[in-house]
Order: sequence, then C-alpha cells, then structure tokens
Amino acid sequence: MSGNEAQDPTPPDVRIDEPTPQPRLPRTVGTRRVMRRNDPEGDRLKVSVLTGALPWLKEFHGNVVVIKYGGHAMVDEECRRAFAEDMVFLRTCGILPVVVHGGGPQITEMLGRLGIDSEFRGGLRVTTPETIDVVRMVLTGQVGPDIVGLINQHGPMAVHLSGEDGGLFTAARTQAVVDGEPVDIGLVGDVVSVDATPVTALLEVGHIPVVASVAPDADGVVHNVNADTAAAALAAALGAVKLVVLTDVEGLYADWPRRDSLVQQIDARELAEILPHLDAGMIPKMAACLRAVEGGVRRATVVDGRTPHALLLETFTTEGTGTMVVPALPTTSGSTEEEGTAP
Ligand SMILES: Nc1ncnc2c1ncn2[C@@H]1O[C@H](COP(=O)(O)OP(=O)(O)O)[C@@H](O)[C@H]1O
Ligand SMILES: CC(=O)N[C@@H](CCC(=O)OP(=O)(O)O)C(=O)O
Repeated sequence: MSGNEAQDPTPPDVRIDEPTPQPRLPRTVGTRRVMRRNDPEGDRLKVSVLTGALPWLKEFHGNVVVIKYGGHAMVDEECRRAFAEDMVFLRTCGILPVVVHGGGPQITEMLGRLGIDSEFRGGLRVTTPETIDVVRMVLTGQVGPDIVGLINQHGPMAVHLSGEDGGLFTAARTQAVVDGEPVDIGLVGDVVSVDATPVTALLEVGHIPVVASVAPDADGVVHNVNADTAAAALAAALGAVKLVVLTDVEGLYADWPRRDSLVQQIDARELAEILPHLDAGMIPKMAACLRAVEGGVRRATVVDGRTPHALLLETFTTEGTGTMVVPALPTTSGSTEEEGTAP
C-alpha cells in the first residue's frame, strides 16, 4: 500500500463490500417447491411424534408446569443443554414452565472448599448460620444464574429470583424426622406461605421464572429450604397442572435398590403409607410429590434427569417415564381408584 492510499478501516474478514451469503432456498418448478427428501421414514416418524403429542399440548397449553431441577441432574453438559431446550420448547408451545432449582452437590462442594463439613439428617442439610451464607451464595449467585444463562442462549426468557424476592416464600423453622423422632437441624425451613405474584408477573410477560429455595421466616431470618419442598409449595400455590422432579434416579423404587421394583404410578394414599419407610434422600422428594397432589396439582412425577429430554418424554408420551404420583380419587363405592395417565 502506498503512503497516499487511504487505509481501509474494515478488517479483511468483515469487508462490507463482499456479497452477503444467501440462505439456500428450495428449488422451484413453476409455482411448486421441490424439497429434497433424504429420509422419508424419519420424516414420517417426526410427524407421528408431533401428532401423538397433540392431546398433551392441548391439555397443558396456557397452564403452569413446575419443574424441580435437582443438583444431581445438572452435572452432565449434554443434559444441561437438553434441559434448557426443553424449557424453551414448553414455553414456545404456550405452556408456562416455572423452574425451582436445587444445588445440593454444588453447596456441598463449596462448603468443602471452605473447609466446612456437610451433614444431612432425614434427607435435609444441617444448617448453621455459617452454612446458610454459603447455601444462599451458591444457589442465588452460582447455580441459579448458570441455569438462566443456559436457557437464555435461546433468547432472553429466563429470570432468576429466590424465595426472598417480592415476598415469594415465607418459611418457618422445621425439624428433620430421624427414626420417627424430630431432630433440630438449625436454619432449615418449610414454606408456610406463598405470594406467587412475583412469579405470575414474570409469566404474564413471557418469562421463564427460575426460583432458588431460600426463604425468610416471619422475622426476616433466611432459612435453607429443600428444593423439592419449595417446588411443591409453589406448584400448589400457582395451581400448576403438573410438577416434574428431575433427579439422578429413574424414579421411586418400592424396594430400593432393587432395580426391578421401579414404581410407575402410585396414588396419594399409597404414597402416604410408604413414606415413613423410605430412605432419607427420597423422603423430602416423595413428601413433596404428595404435598403437591394433595394441594391440587393433578400429577407429580419423578424423572431421571440424567437422560437428555426426559422431561419431554414424560410430558408428551402416553408411556411417560419415571414415577407418577396421582391423587387418590373417591369412587362411587367409597374406595379409591387411580387416575389414568392419558389426558
Ligand atoms: N426408594 C428409593 N427410590 C429411588 N431412589 C432412592 C430411594 N431411596 C433412596 N434413594 C436415593 O435418593 C437419591 C435421590 O435423592 P437426592 O440425592 O436428594 O436427589 P436430588 O439431588 O435430585 O434432590 C437417589 O439417587 C437414590 O440414591
Ligand atoms: C434443607 C436442605 O437440605 N436444603 C438443600 C437445598 C438445595 C437442594 O434441595 O438441592 P437438591 O435438590 O439438589 O438436593 C441443601 O442444602 O442441599
């Protein structure tokens, strides 16, 4: 380049005078579009999957579905991306997903890094004033924003809030039950009231609320709330049609850990009977499903979050997946019967 030539400020790879690449359009013959069909069998399958989903799309359209996203279901990158796609899929279909997230393993990891031991009693974390600071920091400063970021790769849909925001949850200190006995576990709360306004306001303007399970008590003291419990309370308060709990196991095993004892469907009465006999990890989860259906949610399902798109499989197929908890319905004879799985 001579010294007199004006220097082109545009770097060569983004020169504006180069032709803009055009999207490939289908070839046309007269007025008919000619599409290349490489896989007619695959195309037929796609159509049959879409039409098969129609009854559920109709049932859930315009309704709230609460998804509890457990910390153990968040570890695999492919599953995390699939989870975000599923949320966007539901929202795009006119269903109103609300995410309540956990982060137990992530909290345990951070506590470990800080040299603080983790202890669980009856499936709940023993929470000291020092622990609650870490719980709050990890859920609202790390896990929640990570989920929002994943969803928002598809567009600015997700907004994070915690049970502290806008008066969403009020907690009351609770105890764990160990061998039938109540045990004090510190700053652990149950949700005693829900003001769902902050969540409904976000839904009304097209957002996907993503909620962390920390909540103040009536005096403003922040408590650690199990995320299954928080999800159930929110699902009932929102009048959700469904609660889906994503975890790291295929569902509820009647005889844990015998793999042939997976329960496909159980009604609220049967679940209440077996609940006191379950292992610690499963107690808050199944208690939450029971609370949801007793609170008016039509179905609560525990699904394996390690399977990509397990949520869509559960929501839009007749066979479903995981364990479904349904209300115990009175029959004309006065006994109870289970609700069917199809809408
Ligand atoms: N009866 C049971 N059926 C299924 N899982 C059980 C059962 N009893 C105990 N578990 C354990 O509970 C775990 C799920 O609880 P948890 O680890 O608290 O999940 P999350 O982090 O998703 O909330 C399973 O990975 C399994 O090891
Ligand atoms: C009281 C209590 O146990 N709180 C939980 C809150 C997070 C949670 O529930 O996370 P998961 O859903 O991933 O288990 C905890 O501190 O681990």
